[in-house]
Amino acid sequence: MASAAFFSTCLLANKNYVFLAPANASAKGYINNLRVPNLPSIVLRNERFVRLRGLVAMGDEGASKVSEDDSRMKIPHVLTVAGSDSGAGAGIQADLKACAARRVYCSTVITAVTAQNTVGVQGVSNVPEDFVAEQLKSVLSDMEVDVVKTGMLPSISIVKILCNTLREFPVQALVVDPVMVSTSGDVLAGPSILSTFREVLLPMADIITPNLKEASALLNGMQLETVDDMRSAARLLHNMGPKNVLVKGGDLPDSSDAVDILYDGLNFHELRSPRIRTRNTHGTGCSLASCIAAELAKGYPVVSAVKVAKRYVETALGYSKEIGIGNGPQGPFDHLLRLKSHSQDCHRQRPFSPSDLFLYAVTDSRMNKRWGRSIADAVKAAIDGGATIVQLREKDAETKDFLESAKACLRICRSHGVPLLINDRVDVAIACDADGVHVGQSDMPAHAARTLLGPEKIIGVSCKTPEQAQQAWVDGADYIGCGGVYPTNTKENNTTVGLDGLKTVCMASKLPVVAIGGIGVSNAGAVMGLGVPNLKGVAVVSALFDRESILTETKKLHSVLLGSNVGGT
Ligand SMILES: Nc1ncnc2c1ncn2[C@@H]1O[C@H](COP(=O)(O)OP(=O)(O)O)[C@@H](O)[C@H]1O
Ligand SMILES: Cc1ncc(COP(=O)(O)O)c(N)n1
Ligand SMILES: [Mg+2]
Repeated sequence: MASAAFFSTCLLANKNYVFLAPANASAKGYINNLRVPNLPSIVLRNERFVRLRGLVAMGDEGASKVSEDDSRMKIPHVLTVAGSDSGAGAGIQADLKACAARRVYCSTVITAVTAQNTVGVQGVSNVPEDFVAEQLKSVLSDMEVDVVKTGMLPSISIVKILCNTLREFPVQALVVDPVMVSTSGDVLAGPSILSTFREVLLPMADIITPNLKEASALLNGMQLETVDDMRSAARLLHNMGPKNVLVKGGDLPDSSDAVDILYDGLNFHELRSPRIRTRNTHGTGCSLASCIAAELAKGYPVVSAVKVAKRYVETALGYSKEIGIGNGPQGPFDHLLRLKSHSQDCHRQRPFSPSDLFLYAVTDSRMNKRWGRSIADAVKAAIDGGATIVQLREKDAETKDFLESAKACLRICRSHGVPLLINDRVDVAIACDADGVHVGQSDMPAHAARTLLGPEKIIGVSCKTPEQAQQAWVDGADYIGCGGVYPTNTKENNTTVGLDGLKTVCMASKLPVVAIGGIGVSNAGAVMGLGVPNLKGVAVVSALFDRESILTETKKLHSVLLGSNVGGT
């Protein structure tokens, strides 16, 4: 068993970590046998040492943890060693975006800066070798890199520096994308690099990902025109030392599928996906390799990593089919699947203002059914009558129907500049790109909804107490709904807070408040008459939607509210 003295000596090196060297079986066994509650992950690195995080004091009494290190969470980390693409479709920029999309941290060592766009590469400036070495050391000596991914390596010395540095700072896996020529035909690493690739870099790689041209160049110009040729190439490249070879067939002629061949020295995997018809394929290779690295960093085996990466590229290409960036033949794609909604919508979501809560219309599917109206017709009438915000509260609709209705309502709301919120169903709100959600105390917590929806969406929370109002604020909500103010049939078993309860919550709330529950034309004046500054309006269900004419009732309520000095101003 390891002694207390042994650990103490190790602690001198770094007070946040314990280094045990060498990591032989007994050291591993010792760690596994330690009974430390909530022991953070133990990272095994090569065979050289075991890094054990969170443990500090070792003694005869046992082990205790360092408090400052307790909260640290290991994040999967890819280091990309590649060239910068000013057009940001390939290279370092693609790697950063692909890793972000795959939820992995990505650090960068830049080997060259290219002046590049969708037409081609207009210029290349290599980063001085010493400075590539300096970047490598900066990252690897400090950060816990799991996987290194290489792209453009423009000189023999840079390849050698990289390989030597990796011997000094070993990582879990090395992914090599042997970039040589851009899709536009411009040279990024000349043929003189080939022998260094073959002799020094490839033998260290866990996986290499050449495209057809690169595979051919590494194999002295071998012709690659069929899937069988790709298999032969994969086998020959495997003989050069990498543990796995992925020959990519994005440029395979006359193929209706995008076919890649993965070979691990024993088995071939033929990976096929539909070929997406698009000009936006600039950077597919870089993104594929980065995604493979990201999945390996998470701990997945090579075959799963490659399958996920291929599916990722396929999805991103499909999503980005028609986006138009640049005027050249090869455009970039949208790695994060987020660019389209903004540019396509003629009526964008506008920022939330507390005054939107003035006349808040909440739909109810049963009432609409009773009066034989569609949700969209009901919403249109409420907006025409003066509703300033709409919430769809469809408790018993089928999801598919609900989504279709929500899309129809969103079109109406957007064209009138009225925000549309979805009650409870964050998934439906995301699917139709609604303006936000309203959640109750037993629905998804506001902080979780915020994470899913992003910073610009509106989140409202139902609150009955000052404590709940405080929590809503902490959770990142935009407003609270307080009630029921009066008894109502819309919500069963709902306790009433009354005007006093409403006032108490309003006084305590840091967020604007809308009052809800049994409010209509007859009592809206009394509610707003409370005169508390952050009470901004009333939310109404039956008084609008359980009536013959939604338009007439909304107009009436609107004029009552106008006469009641809303917001205490
Ligand atoms: N039009 C496309 N549709 C679907 N997948 C594609 C398409 N073009 C390339 N791919 C895929 O993108 C990845 C990168 O391949 P490729 O374009 O051949 O590499 P590179 O960008 O290095 O030339 C591969 O998995 C390939 O199958
Ligand atoms: C800096 C840099 N690195 C790599 C590529 C290859 O990408 P692609 O083959 O998709 O053009 C590139 N064009 N630029
Ligand atoms: Mg490509």
